[in-house]
Amino acid sequence: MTTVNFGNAVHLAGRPESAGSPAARYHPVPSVALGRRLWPDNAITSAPRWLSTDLRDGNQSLANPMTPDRKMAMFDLLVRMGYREIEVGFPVASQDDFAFVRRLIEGDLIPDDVRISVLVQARDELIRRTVESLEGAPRATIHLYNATSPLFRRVVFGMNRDECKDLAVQGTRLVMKYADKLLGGCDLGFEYSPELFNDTELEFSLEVCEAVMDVWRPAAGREIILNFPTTVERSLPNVFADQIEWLNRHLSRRRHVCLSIHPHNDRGTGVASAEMGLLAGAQRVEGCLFGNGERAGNVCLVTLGLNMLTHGVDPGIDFSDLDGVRRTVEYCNELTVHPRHPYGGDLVYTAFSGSHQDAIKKGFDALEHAAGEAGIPAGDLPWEMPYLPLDPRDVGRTYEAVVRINSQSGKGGVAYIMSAWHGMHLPRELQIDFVRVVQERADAEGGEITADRIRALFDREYVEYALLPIPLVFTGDRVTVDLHIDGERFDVGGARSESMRRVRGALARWDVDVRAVHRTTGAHIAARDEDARAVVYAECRVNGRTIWGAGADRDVETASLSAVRSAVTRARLEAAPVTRQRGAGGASPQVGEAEVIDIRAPRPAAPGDGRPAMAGR
Ligand SMILES: CC(=O)SCCNC(=O)CCNC(=O)[C@H](O)C(C)(C)COP(=O)(O)OP(=O)(O)OC[C@H]1O[C@@H](n2cnc3c(N)ncnc32)[C@H](O)[C@@H]1OP(=O)(O)O
Ligand SMILES: CC(C)C(=O)C(=O)O
Repeated sequence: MTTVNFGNAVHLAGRPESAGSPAARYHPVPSVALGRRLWPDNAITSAPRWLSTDLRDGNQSLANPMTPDRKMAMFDLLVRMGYREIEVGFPVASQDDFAFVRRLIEGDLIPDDVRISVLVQARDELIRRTVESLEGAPRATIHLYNATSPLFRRVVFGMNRDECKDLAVQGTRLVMKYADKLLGGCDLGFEYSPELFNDTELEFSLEVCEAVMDVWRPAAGREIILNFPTTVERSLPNVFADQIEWLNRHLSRRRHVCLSIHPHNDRGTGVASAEMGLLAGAQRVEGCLFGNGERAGNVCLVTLGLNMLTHGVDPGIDFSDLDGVRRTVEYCNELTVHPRHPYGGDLVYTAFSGSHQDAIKKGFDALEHAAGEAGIPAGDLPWEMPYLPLDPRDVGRTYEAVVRINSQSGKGGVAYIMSAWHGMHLPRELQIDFVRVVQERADAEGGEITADRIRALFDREYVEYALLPIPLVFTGDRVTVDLHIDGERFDVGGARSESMRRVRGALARWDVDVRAVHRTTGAHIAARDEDARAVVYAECRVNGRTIWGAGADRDVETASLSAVRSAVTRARLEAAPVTRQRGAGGASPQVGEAEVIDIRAPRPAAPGDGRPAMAGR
């Protein structure tokens, strides 16, 4: 073995120098003399057999073990998701555990393709009672365990190797004896786990398993599950993989053995251990949904399954309503799932930061474009999306939350919100203009700005000017433009269809250049007024500055004129003061009335010029 040494030893403050680092008190798990290891060159190409131990290892680790109702909800969920091997409890642990197994059997609640299993220690009375719990079951597995590691042999059991092996052997005999007596007609499976396998001498684990197999006598149609737990995860995952490959090479009767693994997560590498264990020859994985379980948990079945899915391997488990799964798991365990939990956490499909949002927005645009070109739904195309390893829709999420806005966000994110939530595709220059408004707000307030709030900011900034006293008035299918610019009055009336051209021409005379009119059309536009089918963004050059306005309407012409009107009004308000020339007191015009404004004349500083109050602007 080649060792890697980065030479970064440090002295920890607070410890006497003579004590050195606490690292001196620990030692790594010895590496395995494997020769040429094969697992690094392997790939996972199909799903293993899964066993959920939520109702056993998961349940035994809870402060409040599941009530019968919570157990039932978990069982139903596991069945619905497609788990076919379910460890339903430790029947001798409590009356509740025993009763739950009885309820499943007597209530005929176990689907034909589901096999329940129960765990028991290698103790006579406990085995008898455990077997009793299964009476009447059409099929079931008894799972026997005893600790085999040197520490446990010495400290917990006070046994030598032979005594330890004998415990496993006697336990297996007792399972067979009581099953013969009580479980006639049951298709009985048997599983044995050398607990603390990862800390047990490899050849001793093998010796115990061989002795157990000598008793059970696996053969065609009589499999044995040998399950190898990292009861307390202590090694790097590659060391665990070496251990599994070593066993895979050395176990006898290999065809009749289902080589199973049961990783825990004490080092935070439970998933890596499981995956490398599979590369090394494991055929079955035991774990819990969202990684519940003793201490730092059992390996997370959700992460493992979806890791496979995102490699193009069908896990054989239904994750299509992952939020529903999470809610049930949270209810059953009375524990919340961390918002950063892979695949299932609240925040794992969400980007707050600008460059991530920009890339995601471009990714969605590219996907839509490719779908349009190919003439197929975007959901049928390969998923290639910056920063999102999984299509949120594949686990029942929507695209709405993939971007959320705060002070870390940029134009791409704001544009995404406007398009995904409100169906409005802002032109790039308008994105740049608008993000300043949003950023000012985010800086002023801190925290997140919701999609609705962003829309309100947009309307207030670019659309609501159209509601102010205006220079353009629409009456029926005619338009009237009534502007005073540089003291000259321009008035045009005409057909609506001609209006944009006429307005452009009119405004150009006064150095208002309507440069471009961009539009978003389509039934999906979630404009404020539900009837709106078009949103138009007008880019105008006024007094040497680019000013944007927007308008929404059922009718594109009307929306376009509204957009120009907003832009001109904004220009008036932002760059050049106003001279009101209409009605005493400057009252708002009625529908159909034209207001006369001069976009170049000086604007009085007094409040009440018609601009809506905008806190914080
Ligand atoms: C890694 C795992 O997750 S293993 C599963 C662990 N799960 C549980 O323990 C939950 C259910 N357990 C229980 O409810 C209880 O421990 C019971 C009912 C099984 C036993 O309770 P008690 O009889 O009071 O025993 P308790 O658990 O305190 O003592 C353990 C005894 O069993 C022995 N023991 C522990 N594990 C095993 C085993 N696998 N096989 C045989 N004996 C064992 C211990 O050496 C100890 O023996 P001692 O009393 O001679 O020192
Ligand atoms: C009983 C065994 C499989 C166990 O739960 C463990 O070792 O973690």
